[in-house]
Amino acid sequence: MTGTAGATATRDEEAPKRSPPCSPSYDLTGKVMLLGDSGVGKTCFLIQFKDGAFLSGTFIATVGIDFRNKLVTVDGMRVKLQIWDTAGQERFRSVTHAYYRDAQALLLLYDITNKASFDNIRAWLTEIHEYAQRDVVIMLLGNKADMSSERVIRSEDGETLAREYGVPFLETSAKTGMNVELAFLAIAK
Ligand SMILES: Nc1nc2c(ncn2[C@@H]2O[C@H](COP(=O)(O)OP(=O)(O)OP(=O)(O)O)[C@@H](O)[C@H]2O)c(=O)[nH]1
Repeated sequence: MTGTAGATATRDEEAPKRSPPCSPSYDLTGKVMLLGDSGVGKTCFLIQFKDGAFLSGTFIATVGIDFRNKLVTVDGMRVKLQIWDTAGQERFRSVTHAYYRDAQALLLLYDITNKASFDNIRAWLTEIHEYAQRDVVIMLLGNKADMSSERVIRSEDGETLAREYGVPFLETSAKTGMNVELAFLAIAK
């Protein structure tokens, strides 16, 4: 787990009048959760956003839940995003359910090369409606868009499903970084 310092302290005796003793380095905070089947690329998506890097090679499934912070600027406001990376595997579901209600935004991922991950989106949305806040912001993401030769889910299919549930949709790539920042900034708004 990593964290971004939330506040910078000023020593009172040195500058009592010039600045407050504790001035936060951000204006707002927001909790975002990454959801979707195991292997769709949630951890890579988060690492790409946080560090601008892609972890290729061995796939290490997330155990339970993990989080990272990142500061972003939206409409001139500094927003500290606390991003929760959940395990997609069924056996961790009861652990992750407990965190849904604290999330203000959810990024729901499927893998454009994996039909089952797309078919399961409806089940994910049912879980979200059961456990998350009613006004949670949801965005559907078709990840691994760089793997065009292995694509089995057309962009139009993602768009149609998103429209049916009234949520925004983007295709992304945690490998190339395509639309990764855009997705986080869109939900941070
Ligand atoms: N080509 C390509 N591969 C990706 C992309 N995103 C993830 N991968 C690969 O897909 C595999 C799974 O990625 P993870 O990020 O670990 O998947 P996850 O959704 O976090 O999986 P769980 O932790 O089990 O829920 C890894 O081998 C990644 O290298 C992408 O956008 N493009």
